[in-house]
Amino acid sequence: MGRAATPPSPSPDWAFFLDVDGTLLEIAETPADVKVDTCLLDLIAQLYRRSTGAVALVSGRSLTDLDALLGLPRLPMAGQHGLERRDMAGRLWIHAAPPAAKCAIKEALAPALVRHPELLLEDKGLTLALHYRLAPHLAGYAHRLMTRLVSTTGEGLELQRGKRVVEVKPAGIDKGTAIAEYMREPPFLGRTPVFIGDDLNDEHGFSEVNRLDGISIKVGNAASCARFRLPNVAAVRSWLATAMKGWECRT
Ligand SMILES: O=P(O)(O)OC[C@H]1O[C@H](O[C@H]2O[C@H](CO)[C@@H](O)[C@H](O)[C@H]2O)[C@H](O)[C@@H](O)[C@@H]1O
Repeated sequence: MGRAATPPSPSPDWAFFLDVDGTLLEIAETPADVKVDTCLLDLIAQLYRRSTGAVALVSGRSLTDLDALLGLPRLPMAGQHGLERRDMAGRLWIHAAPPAAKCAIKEALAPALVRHPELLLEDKGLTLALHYRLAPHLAGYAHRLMTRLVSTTGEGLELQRGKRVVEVKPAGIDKGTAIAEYMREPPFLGRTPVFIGDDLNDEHGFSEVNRLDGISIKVGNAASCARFRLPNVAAVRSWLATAMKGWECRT
């Protein structure tokens, strides 16, 4: 991998797309263990105000989960890798998916969860995530199991790998499609998109932002098609906060 390029300082006329876990929030042992601090909520609120609303979270979590976690019911957010999306007017857009295959996979997973109680199944509504962070030695097992279930039972579904997680989701919709949808609507329309993410599911978002000649930023040093890098969550927050200080006289 070449030397990581530091992103240019952000501008208030960009469109800000932000991943959540591993980008704005530190990774925790389980999805419910993440800690949301008031500094983060202030940062998002400030960015939203100063960019005149051009901020959206683009996450693998469900919108219900994000709302419970962050308590920002008016903020545009795409959940479940773009399958559900709240726009700037608060309207909800869902990519409908037949529930039968997902239900069949959930049922088929039940014996494995009994045999390995350290595995955690997160049913997000349209997607299913099998977490093995509490049992990393089960990584191979979890991936083989989900691969087999998708190929035998999961018509119209695909696998999405992530940090100590393997998910099944309806095929063809991802964070890239969510960003493309936002970019066709105000207040995002016509702006330079920036997308910051840390995980494999963010690669679709990076590709879309690269296609639009925007700013794609990978958090961490794993392989990525993103054009820029920031080392960690603290660096993401500081990159945004420092830039906003410089915007003070402009807003
Ligand atoms: O797209 P994101 O907002 O980054 O969401 C990706 C997944 O995040 C969550 O799982 C990850 O974070 C957990 C908490 O730090 C961690 O325990 C887990 O190992 C990670 O994979 C969330 O639970 C998933 O639904 C998201 O898809």
